[in-house]
Parts: sequence; structure tokens; C-alpha cells
Amino acid sequence: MKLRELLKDLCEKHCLGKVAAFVYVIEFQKRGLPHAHILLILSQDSKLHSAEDYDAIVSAEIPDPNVHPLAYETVISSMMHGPCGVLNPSAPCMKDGFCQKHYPKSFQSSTQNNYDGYPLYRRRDNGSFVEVRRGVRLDNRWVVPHNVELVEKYDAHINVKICNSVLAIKYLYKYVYKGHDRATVALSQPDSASELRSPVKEPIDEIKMYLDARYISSSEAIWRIFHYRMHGRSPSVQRLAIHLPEKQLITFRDNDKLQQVLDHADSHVTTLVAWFQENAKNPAAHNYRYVDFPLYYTWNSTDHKWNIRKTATSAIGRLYMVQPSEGERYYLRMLLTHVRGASSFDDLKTVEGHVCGSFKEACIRLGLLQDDTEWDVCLREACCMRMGQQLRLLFATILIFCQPAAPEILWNNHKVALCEDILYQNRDLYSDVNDAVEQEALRQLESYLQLNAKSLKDFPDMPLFLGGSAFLDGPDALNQLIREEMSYDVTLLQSALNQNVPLLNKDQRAIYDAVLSSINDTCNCFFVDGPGGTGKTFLYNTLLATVRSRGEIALAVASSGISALLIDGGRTAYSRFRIPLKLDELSTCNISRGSREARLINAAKLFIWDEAPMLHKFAFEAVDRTLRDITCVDKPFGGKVFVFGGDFRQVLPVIPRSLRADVVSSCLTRSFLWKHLKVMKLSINMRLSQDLDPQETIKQKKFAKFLLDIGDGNYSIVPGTEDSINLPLDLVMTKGGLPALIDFVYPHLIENYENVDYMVGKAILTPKNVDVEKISELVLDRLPGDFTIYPSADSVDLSEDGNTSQPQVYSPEFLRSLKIPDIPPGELKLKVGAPIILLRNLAPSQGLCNGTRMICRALQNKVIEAEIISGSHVGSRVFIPRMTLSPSDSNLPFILN
Ligand SMILES: Nc1ncnc2c1ncn2[C@@H]1O[C@H](COP(=O)(O)OP(=O)(O)OP(=O)(O)O)[C@@H](O)[C@H]1O
Repeated sequence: MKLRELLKDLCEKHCLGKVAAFVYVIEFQKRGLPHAHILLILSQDSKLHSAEDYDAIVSAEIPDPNVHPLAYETVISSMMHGPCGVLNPSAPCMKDGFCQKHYPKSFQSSTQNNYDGYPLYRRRDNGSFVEVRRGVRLDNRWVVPHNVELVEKYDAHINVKICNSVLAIKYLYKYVYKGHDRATVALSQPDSASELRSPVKEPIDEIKMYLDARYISSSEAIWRIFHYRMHGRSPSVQRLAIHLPEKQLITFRDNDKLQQVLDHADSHVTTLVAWFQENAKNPAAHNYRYVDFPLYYTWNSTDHKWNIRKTATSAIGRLYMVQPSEGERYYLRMLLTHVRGASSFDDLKTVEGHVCGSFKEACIRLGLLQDDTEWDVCLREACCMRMGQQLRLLFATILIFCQPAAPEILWNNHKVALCEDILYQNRDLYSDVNDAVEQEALRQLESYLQLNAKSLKDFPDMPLFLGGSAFLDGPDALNQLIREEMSYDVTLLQSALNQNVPLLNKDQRAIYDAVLSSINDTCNCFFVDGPGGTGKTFLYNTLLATVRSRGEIALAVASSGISALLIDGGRTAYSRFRIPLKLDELSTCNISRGSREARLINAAKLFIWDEAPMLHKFAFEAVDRTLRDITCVDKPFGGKVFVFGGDFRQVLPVIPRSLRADVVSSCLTRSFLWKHLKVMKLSINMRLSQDLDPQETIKQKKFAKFLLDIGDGNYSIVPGTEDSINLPLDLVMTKGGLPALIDFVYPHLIENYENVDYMVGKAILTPKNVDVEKISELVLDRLPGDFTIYPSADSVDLSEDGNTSQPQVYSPEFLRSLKIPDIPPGELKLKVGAPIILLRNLAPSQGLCNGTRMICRALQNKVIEAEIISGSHVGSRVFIPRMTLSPSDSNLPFILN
């Protein structure tokens, strides 16, 4: 009864926030009383974001007896953990000398997020305590997190936790899936239950009170999921048959005649066959995949046909799960989640007019599955469009990012095309692709690979470039990275300097002089603090040109790919310093002493790091540790001159599932390195001093001031909110929604979309991938031509725990539906002319960095040809193959490839 009332409070009266869905399960434990685990999923507008939101729901402190006398009584009797640890080493929670629940927790002045998705709740050291057995005092460190109103009302142990990790759901579902069990259930008299609760009372003889029993319960019966949709009821579910041709299930009785059974089988139309039939006669049905069909059609089980749905409803189509071990049926299912409009089994496996020999072959041809034929086709398609250097760059990209199983076969298959330009340039000497021509192609391939810290030697059966080991490995020879950094045109740099140095304003000049004299002398590190438009990038480029024009090495990095593209020769800090993706306070970079990267770093005179405020302090500390090691100099950054820059008013480190305090404490300013940086300021807004028409200048000045005011905390916050502001009305589009926004940003799109200058100056920014997809589709809809759809071939990495025989429990359509930051959508929809952005550092020296903007010029099945429209390689055409990506921090309970 109590549980029912509690569920009503939670899910109907929404006492903790509006509930979108919930799951509960009653656990009959081997020790302890049966109890319920309830998982509430809050609706979007009730989601908890800040420490204040968390504190409003969960308390981990002893309530004030004067304010909440009832809650106080319940908390001290039911919500205090232990005592355990040294106070009571034999407590049931103790294992190997430690409390498994990690009590006592630490005092904490404010609530903070932890990396595992569970917050660390506020536990103030305010002197409150409760005295339990033998005079032991338990303070706020021992309080089990709870909701004050719930404990007050129910006078029971109700542990409330907030979690923003999918792992909690996994934990809860464990109870649902573990099936029937033998359990010990506690049977207790009503009044003895209260005895159980109180740590103050005498110990209870639990053994006496337990009864060894067996329970049999269907998991369906003890758990339920309620979808609180708009209409407050669960969606209807239509099961969809999946069977190979002539292999549908039929039912018959023992005494049925054989002919009767056969006739029945012939006339029995399954939902799948009926889908084919509907597609054959109704072109409108071609818009929907089999799995989506129940949303638009209803299944008439008497007539065995699909009828168009008259009213919109929340119906779900559910395909039966098929294991990969079932072979063709598994691939049939995969096709059914992807293909639209098929009118027969043969039609389903027809790709580009070719009827494939099997469903598996169709999956491979459609790109739903991967094997080396993918790279073969990719190279074949690219060979038809370009030659020479672009093809070798594509081949290097495939080697580095796509893990082909047999790269030497790919090389042999496409060698002629990959060497074609070299042969042409040497046509006076050679008439076909001989060893000399191949060696030159391999030399160029090797240098691309080396720029990514790889070599042909890493691919065992690939032919090698034999042109002398000094070029590849010799410790004293110039390595490719150093060559690359010393290949600037000194005359060009000198003339740029003659023009730009006299333009430096007084703030820029002061920093310029300080940095240059530091290189020659004191080896200081700097932080250039300047709001947007104060000429930081201009200053960095002038400094870099100065050092490079002297024939010395200056390395430029930035925290994000996009800002790296704005500095001459810029790379992302992650790729230049090989900073690990998972960082902690002891991390070091993946650069060893004596490596090519270490030699480059040792040779460099100046390092510039733009947008430094965006990265976690651990990244700088890892670089510091590594440089001290490489240079053998125990000074900040190994005694190298570093110029960090950025604006703390702009983007701070992005820490998933974190609170404001976590972000602040992860900033560079909170690092032990900060005190070693000399902070120098830029304050003159150079962007505004450019020649603009006067009206425009006024608008921009106003906008710049508005941004500065927000950054400096001088813009008024909406009363009652933590950090909301009212935007000035002249900045807001109030009418027309997304179409109006697209018209505003891309006026006369059709006439202009082929004009690079028009495209490069425009972008719509939005923080969430779902909106990106929506807007992209709307913009692309306006471009002429058809969409080309690139599906991902997703799989779960089962090798992680060494268990490769574990069945695939995640369906392909589920994996494809996951929306993961930094990973393209499961179905990438493109058109020729579409602007795109690269998410990986494919070949920074060729302008292919994380953040490079491009325009699609040709869309083949396995490769995209794109033109670079940003950075130093504007106008170059490049090939982008499909490649394996694995999100490092997806918050999924498995590794997704
Ligand atoms: N000393 C200068 N003389 C002439 N133009 C300058 C000077 N300094 C900067 N500019 C110009 O002012 C504009 C803004 O400068 P810049 O991009 O370097 O600023 P920023 O501080 O890097 O801006 P943001 O933080 O927004 O990236 C650019 O067009 C740049 O060329």
C-alpha cells in the first residue's frame, strides 16, 4: 500500500519534478527486507542542472530538529549509515577492512558532481551529530542521502540519489534480468520493523526472524515501465515478423491434413510479406522502413494487410531480435531497419540495380557492414576522380584510421593509379610503374604517415620505402616533423613582418617585445588575456613569423581545431603534444624521450597555445610533466617559452555532467602552473577599429559591449534565476522559426551556394547535435539534387573484456540511433554543395584538421570528395573515406565502434 502511495506521489503528483517515465523493481534480497528500486526519468523541463537543483531534492545532512522535527526523527533512526570502520570493524558493510559503501563520506561545503555521474552531496561540518550505541557520535558524514519531505511523510528508509549516467539504468535492470532466484525473505511483525530501523535500539536477532523461502515471480509481473506520453498511456506495440523467403512460422493442429497445412501456409500473409505487397501497389508507402510502418499503418490481423492509419498515435514497431549467429536472418533484419519501399525479398537485396547473392552481400554493398572491400571500392571511386598526391593522402588516411585487414593487397590493386603522376613526371626515364617509381610513391606515403607518428613498418606486409634509414630514424638526421616546421618561405615571412610589426598597438608591442626578449634570455611563460577582437591572433601570427623568419622553430597549437586553423601552422594541442583523452592529476603525454616529437619539441624556441581557457588544467599539467622529462630541465614546461592566450569570458572547459564549481576548479587558473605565467593584457578592440560603415560600427560596438558586460558579470541576471539573462530584443528573431533563421543567414542560397566566399562567411551555431541535424536537413532541403545517405556500420567492441563469444545484445538500429557528441549521426545525409566540417585530425599538414570546413564536391558510395574552404589550404580537393571512430567518453556501458 505504502509503495503504491509513494509511486502516486512521485509519478502522478510529481513531488520530485515532472516524471516522464519510471521503472521499478522489487528486490527480494538474500539479506535484508524486500525493497523497491525506483528509477525516475524526469521530463526535459524538470531536469536537474545546478547544485541548487540537486540540493532542493536530496539532502545528506541531519535535518534541523526545530524546522523538520519529523524528518529529524526518521533520519536519526533510519537514514544514518553504520557505524562501521574503526568504530565497528565487524559491521556487515565492511569488506577487507573498508566500508563497501565508502562511509564515512567527506565533509563537503557544497554539492559537486563526481566523474561517475553521481553527485557528491553537500555535507557541512556544522556540528550536528546523533549519538548511537556505546556513545558513538555520527555526524553529517554518515547520513544516507534522502529527500526531507519523503522521509517526513513515510517515516521510512528512502534513499534518494540523483544520477545522470546510463550505468544506473544498467544497475537497475540487472534485477529485472537476473530471473528467478532462491531468496531469503524477511517476515517481520509490524512493531518489530520499527525496532529494525533504529541504530539506537538493541541489536536484533535477524537469523531468528528470517525464513528460508523460495519465490517464483515472473520479472514481467514485478516490474513495469509506464510511458507518460501526452495522452498519459503507454504506446501500442506492433510485433513485426522477420523470416527468410518461404520460412515463415505457421501453426497447425495435430490432426490437420498435410494439404490443409500447406494451403494455409501459402495463404498466410505475414506482416513482412504484407509490407512488400503494400510497397508494390502504393508508392506512398515507400517513405517508410518496415520498422516505422506501424506509425503510419495499422495491421489488420483478420485480412492480413496493412491499412493506412487514420489518426496519429504513439505506436511502436518491434522487430524480433535476431543474433548474428543466425546468419542470413540477421542480415535480413539489418536491411529491414534501413531499406524503404522494397516490394519483394529480391528487391530488398537489390543495390544499385544489382540483385545481391545474399542479404549479407547487400548489407556490405550498402555500407551497413564493413570489410576490406569497402576500402577497395573507396580507392576505385577516388581513382576515377583524381590522381597522384590526393590518392596517396587518401591511402595514408585509410592506413591510419581505417584498419584495413590486408593493406598490401589494397596497395597492389591500386598501385598503378597511386603512382600515375610520378610516372607521368618521369616519362622520359620510365615507361611503366617500376621499383623506382614505386619507391618515390612509398617515400611520399611514408612522410604522410610519419606526420601522424606512423610508418610503413607498422603495417607488416606493406612494401617499405628503402631510401636510407637516416631519413626515417637517424637521431641526428632531420626528422620529417622538423623539416615540415622549417619549410616556411623566409622571404614571404619577412615581408609580412615588415608590414605587420609597425601596426602592433602599444599593448601588443609590449607583449611582442617581452616574449622575444624572453626567448633570448629568461625563458618565461606568458598568458595573454584579451577579450574577443583585441588582436590576440594577429599578435600570435606576428610572433610566429618573427621566430620562423630567423630559421628557428615556433610551434602553434590551440585547444580546439577551429581556433588552430586561425594561427599559421596551427595544430590542436591534443595532436601536437599527444595529450591522452582521459586525464587525471598524474597524466603525462604519449611522447617518449628521443622520439621524433621529442626532438621537435627540444628544437622549438617558442610555443603558442591559443584558447587555453578551454582545456582542463590537467592537460597543461600533463604537457608540463612531459616537457620537464623530454628536456631534462626541471622548470615549468621544461624551461621553454610558452605564450598561452585566450579569454576566460569565452568557453571554459567542457566537463560532462558537471556543476559550475567543477568547471571553475578545472580551469588553468586553478593549476599550480598558473603562478608561473606572466599575465599580460590586451584591451584595445582592433576588430572595431577596422573601416566599417558607421552604422555597422555602432551596432558592433553595442554588441561587443554587451558580450563584455556578460563576461564581466555586469549584465543583469533575471531575478530568481542563477544565470539567465534577457537578450536585447534587437538581437532576437521573434518570428518565423528555423526557416526564417535560415533565410536570414543564407539569403539567396540557391544563387550563391556554389560561391565559396558566400559559404565560408556563414554558419549557424547551436550547442546540441539534435538541432544541428534538424537545421542541416532544412538547409540541405533547399539545395538542388538528391540526398546521398551514408549509414554507419556500428558494432560493440567485445574485445575489451576479452569476451569475444558474448552475443551481440544491442540491435544495429539501436546503435545507429545513439546520438554521441563528436561522432557523426548514424545516418549522414549529404548533398553536393553541402558545407561540412571535419571532426578528426586527418592530415594537419595538408589542412585536414579537426574543425576544417569543406564543401562536398562529389558524393560516391564509399568516399566523399570535398573542397577545403577554411585554413591555409583553401581550394584543395581532398578525399574523405568512411573511418572507424570510437567515442572516448560516450557514457555508454560499452565501447562503440
Ligand atoms: N595591430 C593591428 N593592426 C591592424 N589590424 C589588427 C591589429 N590587430 C588585430 N587586427 C585585426 O583585428 C581583427 C581582430 O583581431 P584578432 O582576430 O587577432 O583578435 P582576437 O583577439 O584573436 O579575437 P577573438 O578572440 O575573437 O578570436 C582582425 O581582423 C585582425 O586582422
